[in-house]
Amino acid sequence: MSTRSERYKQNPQTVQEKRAGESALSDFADYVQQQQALRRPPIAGAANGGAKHEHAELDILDTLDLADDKPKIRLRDLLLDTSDRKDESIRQLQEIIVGRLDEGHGECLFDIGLEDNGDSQMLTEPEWATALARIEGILVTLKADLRMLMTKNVSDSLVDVGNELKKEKACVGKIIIRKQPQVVDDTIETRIAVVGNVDAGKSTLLGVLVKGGLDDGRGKMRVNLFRHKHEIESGRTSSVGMDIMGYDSKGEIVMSGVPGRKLSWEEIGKRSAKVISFTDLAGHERYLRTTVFGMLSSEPNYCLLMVAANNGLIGMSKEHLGIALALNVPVMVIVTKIDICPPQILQQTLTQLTKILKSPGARKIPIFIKNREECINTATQFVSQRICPIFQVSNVTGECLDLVREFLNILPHHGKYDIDAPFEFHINDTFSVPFVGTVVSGVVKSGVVHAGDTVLVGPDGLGQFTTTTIRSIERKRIPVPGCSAGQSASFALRRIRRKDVRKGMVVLMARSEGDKTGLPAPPPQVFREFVAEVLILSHATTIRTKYQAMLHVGPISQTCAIIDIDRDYIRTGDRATVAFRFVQRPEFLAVGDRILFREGRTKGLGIVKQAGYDPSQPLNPDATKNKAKDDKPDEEAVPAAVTA
Ligand SMILES: Nc1nc2c(ncn2[C@@H]2O[C@H](COP(=O)(O)OP(=O)(O)OP(=O)(O)O)[C@@H](O)[C@H]2O)c(=O)[nH]1
Repeated sequence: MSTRSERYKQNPQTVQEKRAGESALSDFADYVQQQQALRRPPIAGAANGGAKHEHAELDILDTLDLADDKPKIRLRDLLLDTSDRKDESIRQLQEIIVGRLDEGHGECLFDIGLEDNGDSQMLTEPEWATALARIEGILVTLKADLRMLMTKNVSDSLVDVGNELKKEKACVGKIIIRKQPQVVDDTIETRIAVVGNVDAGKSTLLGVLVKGGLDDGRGKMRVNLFRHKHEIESGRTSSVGMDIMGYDSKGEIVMSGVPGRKLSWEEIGKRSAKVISFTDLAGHERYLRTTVFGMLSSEPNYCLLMVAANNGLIGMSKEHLGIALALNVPVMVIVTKIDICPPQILQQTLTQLTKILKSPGARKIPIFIKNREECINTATQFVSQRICPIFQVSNVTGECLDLVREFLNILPHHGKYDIDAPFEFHINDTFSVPFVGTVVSGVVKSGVVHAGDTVLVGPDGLGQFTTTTIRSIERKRIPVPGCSAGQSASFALRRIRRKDVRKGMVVLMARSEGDKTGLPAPPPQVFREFVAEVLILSHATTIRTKYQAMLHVGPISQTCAIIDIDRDYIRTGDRATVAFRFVQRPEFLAVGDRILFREGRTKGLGIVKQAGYDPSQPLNPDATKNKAKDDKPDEEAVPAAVTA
């Protein structure tokens, strides 16, 4: 369809990890330790564990492709060539930039003055100017722009970061190149889930980022994100709030609070080449289910954990961090309220954060970002999930907020989506819009869809799908002709009532592409039962069959009962194969989906291994012998009520 989809097709890195779930399960082994570490107060003696991590930075090197044996082209030659082969050099340079832009989904970083292997090009100032002018010329042809992020030894530059590291006087600079979006579909979309304990300053920071301006310390900026009257009155988020900000192709911020007037989402989307959409989640324990739903259903590319400097990592923030780690989403931390926090308390908070992040469970490399150079270097390396950047900001004085803004600008697009797979869209919210009808919003998991396509929506209570047509599609409130994997969108559906759609349903293509038979396609398969490999993170006693818990799979939240386990019972830290049954209705799920289940303090996570379950092949054949005994009600295993 669009150039963006073609780019996705060209880029082998965007091909979705096979949903077999094998690789994802590899994190499980660490998970118990991680959860235990999160629950434990930091121990002074943990320094031994830290020794292992002193060399953790080296692991990043593993991700570099050092075995590339192609003949190396020297970038310096391409940048400065004035011989009669000049045109060929420019063409080669253009090819390199196009390749990088495709890889980066429309944006890329480029070092002027450094070869790909990090060797200095020893550019003098006139050579630097020639190289920069050559790149600018190429960008005009490519309809792209650049933003100078930092320079060293360039005398007329405003972004010079000094020459502490390099002793020689060579000119060096880092630029970010971004394509000008030709159609809205070209906009880069990065979704960030914002979590943290109650009063950590989540809504306030988002208000400050998307509106501009500063907070007064008494809740001035947070009201923008609130959806309900009771939230404004209590100052407490209880729902899943959304807001967006953008960056244009030159890296300038596009936010709603421009002086004089307010930009709508539509205007932000149209003016931006990259849009960051934030999901503001509730910090209070009472709304944990909504927060878990928000984290799973919004398919975040990154998770932003907010910590109030004066409180540290308390309460729900550890739960949130644990879920982000379980979902394998890269985490960044923002410590707020540094204006009102005494230095020794701030230090305690930072020490606690470092210990928890470095603990064997989380296995992160915390990087404190204090200046522009650290900010740019960390943002460029953030493709490695091991890195965890930490900012210390004040929403009242505005300290370090410019670093957060620059970081978000450079943040690489993260996520693997397959646009060649069959179309699959997960509904995470439903609306009834006057004069439009039923609208569903969510994220395209795979494939491509266009307005006018005939689709199936379901499953309903009986596992049936309804055939309907997509009347129109909007992305960030901008009408678009179609959308593809990885993008969030909303569809107006024909001939369907709002009460017939719900969160957790899927939208699928009614007929597979290229099907010319004209015969109705077989209905999509839904499952009431499934088998998953699970890890119990915490449970007071033992879990046996008939145990019930709230189960989350993407936007699906439904009570599930355990109907079979590969052993008699499971306890905290156990890894087991378990068969589940949805209590209310069958759901659409696939092998490889990540599940999370909770009931009171019990938590477990897992990966779907098999859709459907065959009772004639029990997971634990020995258990049938003890069936009579198991059939007796077990108070320990069956909770009185499943907490929602
Ligand atoms: N002094 C100071 N106050 C802040 C800062 N950030 C937020 N606040 C204040 O902290 C209070 C709580 O902020 P919120 O943004 O509502 O916190 P939250 O994390 O969104 O809380 P929930 O929505 O209930 O989860 C408000 O009164 C803010 O004005 C800061 O950097 N400095």
